[in-house]
Amino acid sequence: MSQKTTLRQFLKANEANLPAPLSELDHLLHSIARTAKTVHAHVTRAAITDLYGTAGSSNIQGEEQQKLDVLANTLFVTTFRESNLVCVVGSEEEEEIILMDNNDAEYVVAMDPLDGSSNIDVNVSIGTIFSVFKRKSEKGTKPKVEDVLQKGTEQLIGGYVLYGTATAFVFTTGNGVHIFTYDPKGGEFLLTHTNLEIVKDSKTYSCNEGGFLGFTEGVKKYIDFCKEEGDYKARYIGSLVADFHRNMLKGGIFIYPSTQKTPKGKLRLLYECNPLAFIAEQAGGKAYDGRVRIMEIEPESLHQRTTYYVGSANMVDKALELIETHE
Ligand SMILES: O=P(O)(O)OC[C@H]1O[C@](O)(COP(=O)(O)O)[C@@H](O)[C@@H]1O
Ligand SMILES: [Mg+2]
Ligand SMILES: [Mg+2]
Repeated sequence: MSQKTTLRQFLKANEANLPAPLSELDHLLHSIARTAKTVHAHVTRAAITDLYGTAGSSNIQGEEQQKLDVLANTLFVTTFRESNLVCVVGSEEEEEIILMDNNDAEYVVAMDPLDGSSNIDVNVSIGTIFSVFKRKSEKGTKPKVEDVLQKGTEQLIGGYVLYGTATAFVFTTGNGVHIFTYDPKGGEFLLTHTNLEIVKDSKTYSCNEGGFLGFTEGVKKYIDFCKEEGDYKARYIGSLVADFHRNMLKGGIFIYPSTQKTPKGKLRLLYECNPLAFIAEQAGGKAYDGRVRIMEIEPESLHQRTTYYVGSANMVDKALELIETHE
């Protein structure tokens, strides 16, 4: 077995391409990787340690928080606070921005601490999704919500962790997409895929068709198109990070459109759609809200939702074409 590259070695070797000082990004990414190992440990033992089930509280989205939602949120917030690099965090699990008590810090994080919450108790892949920005407000002053409300094009890092059959740490700093797989034996994340490219075309579509009757005309046409082609496969895990990861590796399109229940879409722009859009684009894919490039959307609120069409470029183009024609 060839010697695999560690995260530290990879960052050092790519120092020239990093959007910020190596020492800072190395520290930040290792802090996220270390916390991902802790979440991995909790996830794999959750049935044993009574970490399945609800926490008895709801988040701003009105969703019942799972125990692991709350635990992952606490672990990552603590990590960012202790990193002394992050001044403010926006989290799915907290209504307001979370100040890190370090106004001299320069980085901003938006995160979905635990993605795929409905799959926690049934042992199906779940994840963590995050974006890293540079603050907009002046160093030394109290950060503001505007520091988190930044367009996807402003991201320094877009990343996720997938807690699946293996635990994978996937990110881009604007210089390709790279996957580090966790080796429980050595305790390290090791480079297993570099400069990932998503195929332009594929035959896999991923969408919760349970809401089909409430879909708009163009979306219905695209789903029908996939079915009429005859050899397309429908794949839907119900964890965004897992559906996205599969499509990144095998090609495909993930769609979360407007539905009667979620007229503006369900997924959150800042800490679900933007980080994955950055990764998709860096791998040669596309990410739109049905009309506008996701990373061009000007955020207005911390938990704003958007419709989402992401994945293989030609498949996203086809969906956009049918939406434009029929809506
Ligand atoms: O159950 P639905 O409506 O298909 O929604 C599933 C989607 O909701 C999510 O679970 C929302 O994310 P959270 O679990 O972080 O709230 C996505 O992971 C997934 O793609
Ligand atoms: Mg989520
Ligand atoms: Mg979540």
